[in-house]
Amino acid sequence: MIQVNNLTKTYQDLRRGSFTAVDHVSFAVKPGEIFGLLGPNGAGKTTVLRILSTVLKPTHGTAVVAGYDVVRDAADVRRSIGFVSNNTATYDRMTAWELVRYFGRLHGMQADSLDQRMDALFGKLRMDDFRDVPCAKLSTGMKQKVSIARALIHDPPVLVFDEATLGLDVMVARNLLQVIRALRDAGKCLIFSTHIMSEVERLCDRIAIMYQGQILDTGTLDELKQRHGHADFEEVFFSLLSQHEASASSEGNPTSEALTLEDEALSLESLTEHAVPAKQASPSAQDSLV
Ligand SMILES: Nc1ncnc2c1ncn2[C@@H]1O[C@H](COP(=O)(O)OP(=O)(O)OP(=O)(O)O)[C@@H](O)[C@H]1O
Repeated sequence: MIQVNNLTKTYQDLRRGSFTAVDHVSFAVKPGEIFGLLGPNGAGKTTVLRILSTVLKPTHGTAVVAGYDVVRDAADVRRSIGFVSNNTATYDRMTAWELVRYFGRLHGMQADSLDQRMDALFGKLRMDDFRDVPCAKLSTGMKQKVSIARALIHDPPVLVFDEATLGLDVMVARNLLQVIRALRDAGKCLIFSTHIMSEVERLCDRIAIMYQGQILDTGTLDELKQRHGHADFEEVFFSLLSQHEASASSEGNPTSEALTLEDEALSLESLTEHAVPAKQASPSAQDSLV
């Protein structure tokens, strides 16, 4: 459903000159799978996801989403994908209902089937209490639900969640993770990008650890722990990053921004913060959203 091969993105930056934010990244995601992209700030996760959603063009490599090439068939890719981030804009003067309906119409949905789908979606996401409230008056969690409904309205087979729990309280973040599990169980293909280790541990079927533009390893939680000889996922993560730094410096090739693990300690600390509650999906969340 998603096939990424040797994806590379180089930015031209005034400060850094030519800067490779994504460096020969390859992975595949199947329907009915949650694929986690885990990495600290600046690892290149958002850049990969922006290429997948056709907002950015790759410098090299290819990405195919639901059978469509992100460069050649960009309009088809956009029809096949829903994107949720922590900063998807809502329009203050539109109500939750109006905004989601507006995006349904933009996707070319007919009024009657659109209204039926919206009724079902607002029910599943428990949005009925605020459906007629202007977005300006919604809480962060309510706005996030509007963003999710907006991403789901056209029933895309592929969904991308980019740091989607950032800024959400524990209850709302937990609810979002339940929604994501329900989507997986409905056969959707999902990418979940985060810098929070506990989220990928609890949610993702397979995990790619990304650092300084590269995927350092990919596997299930158990495969990664076994391969790297640690029972603790945090140890797996930090040992991979240390190995990467050691091999970069032994090749006389300082890591791309000349930052070391120590320099990045602050941002890495956040990887173990913001723990989300233990794995638990309510029966209603496990209902299909489609
Ligand atoms: N438009 C741009 N021009 C130049 N550099 C950029 C641009 N966008 C991103 N970058 C750089 O690319 C690198 C990867 O950024 P990206 O946002 O993809 O990482 P990320 O893993 O999503 O991090 P975060 O969690 O902080 O969003 C960073 O060093 C960032 O500064």
